[in-house]
Amino acid sequence: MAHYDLSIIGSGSGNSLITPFWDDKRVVLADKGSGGMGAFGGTCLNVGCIPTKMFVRPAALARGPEEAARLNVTQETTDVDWPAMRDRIFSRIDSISTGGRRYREGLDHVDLVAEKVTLTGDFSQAPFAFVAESGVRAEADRMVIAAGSRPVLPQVPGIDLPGVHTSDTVMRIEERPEKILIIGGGYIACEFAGVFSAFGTEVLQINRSRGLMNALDADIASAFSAEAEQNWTVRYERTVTSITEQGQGLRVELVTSDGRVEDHDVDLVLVAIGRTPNTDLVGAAEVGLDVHSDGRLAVDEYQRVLMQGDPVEGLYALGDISSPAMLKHVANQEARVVAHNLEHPDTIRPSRHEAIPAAVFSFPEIAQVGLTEAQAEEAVGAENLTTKIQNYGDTAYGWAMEDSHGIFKVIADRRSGQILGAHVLGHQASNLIQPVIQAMSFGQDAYTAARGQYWIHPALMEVTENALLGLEVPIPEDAPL
Ligand SMILES: Cc1cc2nc3c(=O)[nH]c(=O)nc-3n(C[C@H](O)[C@H](O)[C@H](O)COP(=O)(O)OP(=O)(O)OC[C@H]3O[C@@H](n4cnc5c(N)ncnc54)[C@H](O)[C@@H]3O)c2cc1C
Ligand SMILES: NC(=O)c1ccc[n+]([C@@H]2O[C@H](COP(=O)([O-])OP(=O)(O)OC[C@H]3O[C@@H](n4cnc5c(N)ncnc54)[C@H](O)[C@@H]3O)[C@@H](O)[C@H]2O)c1
Repeated sequence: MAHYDLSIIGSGSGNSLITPFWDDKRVVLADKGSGGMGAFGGTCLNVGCIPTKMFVRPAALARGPEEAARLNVTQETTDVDWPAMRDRIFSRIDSISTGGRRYREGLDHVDLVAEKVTLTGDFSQAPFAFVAESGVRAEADRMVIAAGSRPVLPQVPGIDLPGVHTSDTVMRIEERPEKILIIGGGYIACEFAGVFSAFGTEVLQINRSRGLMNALDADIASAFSAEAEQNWTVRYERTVTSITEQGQGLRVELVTSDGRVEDHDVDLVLVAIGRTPNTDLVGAAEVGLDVHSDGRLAVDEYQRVLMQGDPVEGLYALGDISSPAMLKHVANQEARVVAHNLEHPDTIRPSRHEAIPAAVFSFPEIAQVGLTEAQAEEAVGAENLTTKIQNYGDTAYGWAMEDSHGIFKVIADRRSGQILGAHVLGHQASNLIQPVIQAMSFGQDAYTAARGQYWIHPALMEVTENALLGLEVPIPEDAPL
């Protein structure tokens, strides 16, 4: 069996661990490949954040005429050239993925194993071994499990029909569908509903529960659901029971929560009902590693993998396989921590999981950081909270946009001015929220964050400033004016 200094499973965020520190050491990197193409480089690059957002931008342009009409400009979207758009997006992505793989293959000190691998042997101490499907075995003094997550599929008849897609395959389809049924009410379902509806596809989105994006702050979830219901067809409290071929398309049978059965004929079905960590694919439980009830590999704050509650020296995990937040910026931060801890075993550092922001690039866009109002009530008591909802439409740039739906909600502890959370729905939400993420990360109180800096007038960012200024928080005596 080949012996290495470092073994990494997963070429997504795991790929960034191969720093110059390892130049004079031996590294093995295993990856079975992402999506239908078996691509190198993980989810974000090949089938996740990056290609989805490359579709979100043209979708925003396709919606241009709606906004233009509000502002007395007549525009028309005359064509959306799906094949050309798809090829432009993936020619860029595929060349980065291929280039990344070739670069790794060209390094003398790195061996690539382009196969599914499974953990094997004793994992209570180094060396840690894996075995590939071909039988290739490798062991290493240190190992990082960065094997990510995969889409969950409902176990219904017809789920394996060619017209049924997940985010892994839907972005590479030949033609834009005329009619699509999207199952799920979370991030992926809402982002694709926003994209396909903008391109003129008839979208029917179904969710098992009532409302969309239900994990978010209740004000944002209900405002988003109301907007989505205006922009495409949304049906709640429905579950898929079967999918069958019908002519060139698919017939989807649904059952409602009160037992009624519905049939819908569509060209394509997109399943987006959550993602599960790949702990089972690597066989983590089989070698005795701790796995949470939701399937995540258990790690401590230093990203060390746990076995019977104790960290295993030299064995780390990061990203979707172990993280409470399946987000690329979180996986990247954890990868920086693991890289440091591998290189400096005597001064290991913890991961930072406070003030984790997220955005949903749907229509409208959503961004959030910190606690929802319900969580904040639970944490400090409703009587200690102050909340402000700032309408975009009540700021100068909001007037310029004739905006009628944008809201910026911020929640703070009224005793200290500590910001507890922010929740934004509307144009550029993912950018407008950043000053609040910064204030929370650096421990700035709401008033200082608002008044301690200039805000360019009359930029849209005044929404953020006004939200912070609307909180009832103490104003320090020497506060900036
Ligand atoms: C459609 C979509 C859109 C998204 N958009 C965003 C976004 O806008 N912003 C954001 O922050 N996050 C987004 N995410 C989430 C983000 O992509 C993930 O959180 C992130 O990519 C996880 O990185 P990772 O390194 O943990 O795993 P991955 O990048 O998935 O890497 C894991 C790798 O391990 C390989 N692997 C798994 N099991 C084995 C095995 N047994 N043997 C060998 N190889 C194996 C896989 O093939 C994969 O290449 C999105 C996700 C999806 C699906
Ligand atoms: N912009 C981003 O940051 C971004 C984008 C995409 C994905 N992601 C990450 O990927 C994760 C997975 O995304 P996702 O959208 O698949 O999951 P999700 O957890 O966000 O949403 C799953 C949705 O499916 C619904 N659902 C579950 N089972 C169902 C069933 N049987 N029938 C109908 N509906 C059902 C749930 O009610 C929920 O609305 C996200 O949680 C997020 O961490 C992030």
